Amino acid sequence: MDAPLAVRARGITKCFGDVVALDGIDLDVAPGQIHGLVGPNGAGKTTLLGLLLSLAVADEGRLEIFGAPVGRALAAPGGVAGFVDGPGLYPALTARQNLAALAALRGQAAAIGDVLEEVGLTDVADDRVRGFSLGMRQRLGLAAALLTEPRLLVLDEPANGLDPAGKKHVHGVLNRLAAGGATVVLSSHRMDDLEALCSEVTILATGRIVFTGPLAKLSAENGELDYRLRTSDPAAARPLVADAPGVRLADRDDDVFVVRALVPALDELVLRLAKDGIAVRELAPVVSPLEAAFLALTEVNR
Ligand SMILES: Nc1ncnc2c1ncn2[C@@H]1O[C@H](COP(=O)(O)OP(=O)(O)OP(=O)(O)O)[C@@H](O)[C@H]1O
Repeated sequence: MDAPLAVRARGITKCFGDVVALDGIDLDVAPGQIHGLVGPNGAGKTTLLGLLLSLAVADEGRLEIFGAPVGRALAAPGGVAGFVDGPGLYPALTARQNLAALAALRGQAAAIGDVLEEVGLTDVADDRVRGFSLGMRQRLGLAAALLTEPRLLVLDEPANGLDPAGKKHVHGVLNRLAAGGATVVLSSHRMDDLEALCSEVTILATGRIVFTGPLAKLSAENGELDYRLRTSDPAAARPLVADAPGVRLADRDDDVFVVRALVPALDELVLRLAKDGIAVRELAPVVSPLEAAFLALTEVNR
């Protein structure tokens, strides 16, 4: 028999008064995936993550984690852990004391030193959390979640407040967890983070899923993109760009063209330019495929 999905949601609806935060969500997340949730403000990301953490209960639908109804797996070793709206921490306690308090609440023996090291907080382990930056709090929240060695880690904007080195560190932690078989579901507004980290993404807009699946599928479905094209001879390149089949000149700024095309048409253009002795010095999407899809898909759902 196949292993159960890490997350299986069918027809999940959640309302707050008149506000429909989630509207019939169907979602599958396979074990060992890092799955990204993205969507405009108010799309329902935090609400969905909160349901996974059993912080709230859906009004309708069925939500299973590793084949069991949500709730059963929470806080058990090897179960579900994470946070939404920032980690809950005791500001008057040190980082180490915070983790010890959590472990005591759960009646667990925990490798506190190990998780502090894993998230890069060993040097400040005995400092009070009151003085921690947002990025340090996020890391401590991650450490608190790691204490239970969860099979499913649920994180709302985990990269919030992290500097580039901190982000790289946290990405490393999440990649190692996933490589070890754990599943991570996280939300982010940073498309570059999601592209660097996630194999699959779900795009939410006003409580509905407008895309879910592998990033590669999103790029393929997205079709034409805008690319910046800089060459060694803009004047000579211009007529070739203008006449290239399947290529539309969307804009031109001094020596940089913005062209809209599918990849095969771009390939043809690059070869044509080279044939005329014109070098391509830059050719890159103006926005990433995920960002382009996000804008296109959420625009029509606003
Ligand atoms: N406890 C609550 N009481 C009332 N309304 C709520 C509550 N929680 C969420 N909502 C509403 O549900 C909708 C979805 O909110 P949610 O926080 O899940 O969105 P989000 O995608 O996480 O947004 P953001 O990117 O701004 O964090 C919003 O309209 C929000 O105002």
